Amino acid sequence: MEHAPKAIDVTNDVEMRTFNFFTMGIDGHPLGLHLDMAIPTILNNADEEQQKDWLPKAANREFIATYAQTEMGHGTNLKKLETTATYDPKTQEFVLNSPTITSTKWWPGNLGKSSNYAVVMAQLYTQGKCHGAHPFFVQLRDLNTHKPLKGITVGDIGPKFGMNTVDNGFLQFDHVRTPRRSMFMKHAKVLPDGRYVPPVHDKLNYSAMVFIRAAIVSGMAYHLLVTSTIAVRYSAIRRQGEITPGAGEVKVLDYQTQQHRIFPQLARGLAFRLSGQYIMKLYTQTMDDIRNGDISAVPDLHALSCGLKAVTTHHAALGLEQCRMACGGHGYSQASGFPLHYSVAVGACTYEGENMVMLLQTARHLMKIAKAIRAGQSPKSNKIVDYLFHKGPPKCLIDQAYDTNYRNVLESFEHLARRQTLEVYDKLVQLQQQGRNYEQAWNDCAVELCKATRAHVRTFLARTFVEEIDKISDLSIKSVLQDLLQLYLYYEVTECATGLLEDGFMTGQQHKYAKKKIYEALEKIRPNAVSIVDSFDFQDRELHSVLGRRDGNVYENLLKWAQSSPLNKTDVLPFHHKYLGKMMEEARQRSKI
Ligand SMILES: CCCCCCCCCCCC(=O)SCCNC(=O)CCNC(=O)[C@H](O)C(C)(C)COP(=O)(O)OP(=O)(O)OC[C@H]1O[C@@H](n2cnc3c(N)ncnc32)[C@H](O)[C@@H]1OP(=O)(O)O
Ligand SMILES: Cc1cc2nc3c(=O)[nH]c(=O)nc-3n(C[C@H](O)[C@H](O)[C@H](O)COP(=O)(O)OP(=O)(O)OC[C@H]3O[C@@H](n4cnc5c(N)ncnc54)[C@H](O)[C@@H]3O)c2cc1C
Repeated sequence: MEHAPKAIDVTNDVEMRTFNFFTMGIDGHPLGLHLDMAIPTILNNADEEQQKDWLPKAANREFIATYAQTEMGHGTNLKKLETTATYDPKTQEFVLNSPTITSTKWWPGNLGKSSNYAVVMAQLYTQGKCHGAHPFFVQLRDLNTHKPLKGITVGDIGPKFGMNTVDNGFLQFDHVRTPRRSMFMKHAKVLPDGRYVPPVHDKLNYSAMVFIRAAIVSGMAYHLLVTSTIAVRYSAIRRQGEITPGAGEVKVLDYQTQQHRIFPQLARGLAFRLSGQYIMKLYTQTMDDIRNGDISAVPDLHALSCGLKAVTTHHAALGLEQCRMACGGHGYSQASGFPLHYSVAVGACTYEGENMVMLLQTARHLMKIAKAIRAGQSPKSNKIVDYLFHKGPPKCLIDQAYDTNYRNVLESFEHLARRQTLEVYDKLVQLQQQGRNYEQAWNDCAVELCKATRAHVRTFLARTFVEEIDKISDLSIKSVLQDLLQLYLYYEVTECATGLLEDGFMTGQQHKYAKKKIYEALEKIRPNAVSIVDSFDFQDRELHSVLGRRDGNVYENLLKWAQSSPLNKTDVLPFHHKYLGKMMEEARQRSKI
């Protein structure tokens, strides 16, 4: 194994790994939703008395709860969830019911066999009126026998694309009664006589989803850094082919194509890690603000968490696949760990808000800003969006001799986000002026709205990366991270080049310049690549990969891994004589006739 001069303490990500390992493990485990969604829901949606009752038991694992919101018929459109919770003032209870097959709760993690409680999202009816989806804390199974309670049908939904150690389940209620106080009462309330008290913000019930969306950003960083580690280490031991004839086979990591495949994933993993820290801080701060009655940051948090979740999960899915493909045939083996990591990471493109829907949620926020800009309003000193109000340089300057802190590159991203945001806003207005209603106009602009969101999120990720690297004082570490930053920024320039070239902002020459900077960065990163991934200090058991072993003994352990397969317990498998042997014997007999 090659070793560069120094290990690099790239990220102090113990808390991230602990979070991931204990909440998700690699492919999840029975307490995943309990820790990731049920406890955050209790923390943010239960009133004081309920927290006193439920939180210690939840933290102490006296029960296991999941988050049961999605139904067979609806996952995105929460307004149309069909499970009902109807208040009966006579008994001061809610009656939970699944009126249709499509109202069956479907997908909640650990619902099938592990959980005995659930946060259940149901349409709240009281005094004959529906008040929308609200969360209820409902017992599903007997705490001793673990049998489903009366009126409850629950089970596992069967094998999935991945995460098959998680018992995603289904759940039906047949007029199940639950006490009034099983409704989470921090924000909205139903009084004993049935009167409904609305929350200060009607989306505070959605806070558990916001938490996971924020957490997913760091989670995607984790998956990208793990799989880049596997790919870099394997590429540093795998020799295949020659660059200089006769000079002997090279490490495949020396091929520029290999570097161009893997190193941007490493850089993106770092970028996502840094933005993941930011959004989690914003989430925590906003939850504290809400506790103090200030809900002003809720829209910003929602918009940024939706956009970051959609962009980072999509790029992680693409990046994991690149790392797998970079490892050739052994990358296709379960021994590589890629199938496991990929099938977990790619689920995040869907769960916690399907990516297209999330991009469009952020776009709603951007359209409000575009309206304010068009109305000549000034920015509200909000670092995430203020750049949209500013006029940037009329032309791209990325190839200027000196670009302090990548200001010119960031301005290019800002230019694209500003242009796409304002152009799609203008189109929305124009379509409505031509007679379309807002919803139809929105749908007719949806693809461009998603592009504007991606451009805005790219700007945020890039600016955060630049700002965080700038804060590093250790020059030896800083110089290595700046190589990754350079790669990240110019790689992103080439990724959004069509948008930058479309209005003549960037020239073809400047696009060539960006590519040159990418190749330059690849060369600079190559000698440090193994040291960078070693500095993440992932344990072999976390990587789940023979290819990514820290000791680099891939081949011996690949054979050991294969030999340990149950198929190799005996030389001749029982089915052989029964089927193949018999078939060949008959074929030989026939050929003798
Ligand atoms: C690695 C770690 C792994 C961690 C391990 C994780 C394991 C797996 C866990 C998976 C768990 C799940 O999947 S749990 C289930 C996840 N399900 C989802 O995420 C459902 C996605 N759908 C939704 O969130 C909602 O339906 C929306 C946001 C799409 C639409 O909501 P809606 O109620 O219809 O609202 P809508 O009319 O669109 O918008 C009304 C206004 O509300 C605002 N709004 C909407 N939502 C929010 C919100 N959360 N917070 C603030 N504001 C909000 C909008 O900006 C808008 O403002 P304005 O523009 O009007 O001003
Ligand atoms: C691994 C996994 C774990 C999960 N865990 C949980 C859990 O623990 N608890 C829970 O409650 N749920 C869970 N879910 C469910 C998950 O949250 C939903 O699958 C997700 O919200 C998407 O909803 P859906 O499946 O109904 O897809 P749909 O909403 O039907 O979406 C299908 C397609 O239609 C598009 N679409 C839908 N609405 C719109 C729109 N308004 N505009 C544009 N396009 C739209 C979507 O983009 C998508 O392409 C899990 C799902 C998975 C895969």
